[in-house]
Amino acid sequence: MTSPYPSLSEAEARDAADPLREWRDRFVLPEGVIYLDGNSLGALPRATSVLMRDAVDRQWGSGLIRSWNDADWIGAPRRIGDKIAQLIRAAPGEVVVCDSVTVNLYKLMMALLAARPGQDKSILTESGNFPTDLHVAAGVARQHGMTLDALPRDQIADRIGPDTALIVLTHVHYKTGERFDIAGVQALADAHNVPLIWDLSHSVGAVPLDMGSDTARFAVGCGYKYLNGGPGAPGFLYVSAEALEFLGSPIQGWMGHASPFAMTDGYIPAPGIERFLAGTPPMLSLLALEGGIDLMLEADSDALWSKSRALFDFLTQLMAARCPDLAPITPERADQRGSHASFAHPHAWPINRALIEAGVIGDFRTPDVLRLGLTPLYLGFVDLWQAVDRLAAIIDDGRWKRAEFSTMSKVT
Ligand SMILES: Cc1ncc(COP(=O)(O)O)c(C=O)c1O
Ligand SMILES: Nc1c(O)cccc1C(=O)C[C@H](N)C(=O)O
Repeated sequence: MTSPYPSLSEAEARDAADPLREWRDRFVLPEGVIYLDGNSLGALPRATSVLMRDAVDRQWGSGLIRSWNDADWIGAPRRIGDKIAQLIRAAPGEVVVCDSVTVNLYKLMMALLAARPGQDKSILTESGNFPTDLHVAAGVARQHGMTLDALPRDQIADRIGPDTALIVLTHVHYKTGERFDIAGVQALADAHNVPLIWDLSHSVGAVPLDMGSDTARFAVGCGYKYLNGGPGAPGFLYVSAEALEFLGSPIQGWMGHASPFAMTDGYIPAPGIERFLAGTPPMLSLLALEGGIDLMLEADSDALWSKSRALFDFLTQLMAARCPDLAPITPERADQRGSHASFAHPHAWPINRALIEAGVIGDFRTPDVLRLGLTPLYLGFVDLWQAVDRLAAIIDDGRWKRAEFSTMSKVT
């Protein structure tokens, strides 16, 4: 009788046939750990360790202030932005790397509302969106005397109307992994002439993106997840070239000035996307991010997405057979989801703690979600097979009920 789910030897065969299998060696992965949380904090590329030593010892240590010119530190936000532009299929000069996703969201929302003062009354977003998106939107709405309409995703399309001032949506949902159809929602927003900001935090480096053909004009995104940019890596901000001329940053910092080193009293915004810079860029973090992005640019993006899909199918098949108590909540259809798979269980918290103790790092999202990130560059089929094997053992032997696994930690 054939087994209803793939065997370990099948997993080994899939790894052996994987065109991306060599990539794993380009990351530092701790011995004995299966890492399924690259959607929260990407792994460390080996090249980044080398790069960082150079950045610290040579560029900072020996170059000192000269490195702003000699190592082109000053050009880094735009240079790295242009590299991200390639990943999201935007044009050079449409992306800049700076600040956090949160701050970039704020800058873009404020810029867009300043560009269309009027009687619009509400900002539209999805209820259950990532908290920072909701918090920033609520704050911006309050500052403008507007309301925040946070609605379930199936009600968003119908709500867009003449009183909508701005829409903010996260492309791939951080918890469920559900994915919006950018082109479709963008067309609706355009039909009502409402600006729409996409949060690409769980999309960039994870799913195919094409800002140009989807006619998306505004986006923000994260550097420390699938781009492997390191903890707290700067985020990015995208504004399409034709929209840029109408927008100014609400934070008129000197780095966004047309000539920062002219040191003038008056503020003149930089002609390009650099106008969204505020203060001095965190150079070490930018350089670490550049290491991660260079790696992504070198990888074949079609192969990446094709492997992500294969990993997802493999994982969900194994989970259905071996851990049926964990209910899948991520859409099965590849074009409707990102690169993580989430499962609901009333005891997801202690189960995830027990799983981490067993050497498999996934994460928990309140109230009942076990989230497993699929990062094709450094994850294989055997990893998933073993992860599910350990998870099944944890459920079967009831180990997760031990008191130690119920303790909440500060960061989840
Ligand atoms: C969708 C989404 N937006 C924003 C953020 C937060 O970004 P930051 O902490 O860099 O501001 C995250 C994750 O941290 C996220 O998942
Ligand atoms: N940004 C994080 C952090 O500073 C600590 C722990 C986790 C994070 C995250 O990125 C959370 C993540 N955006 C999520 O999708 O849940």
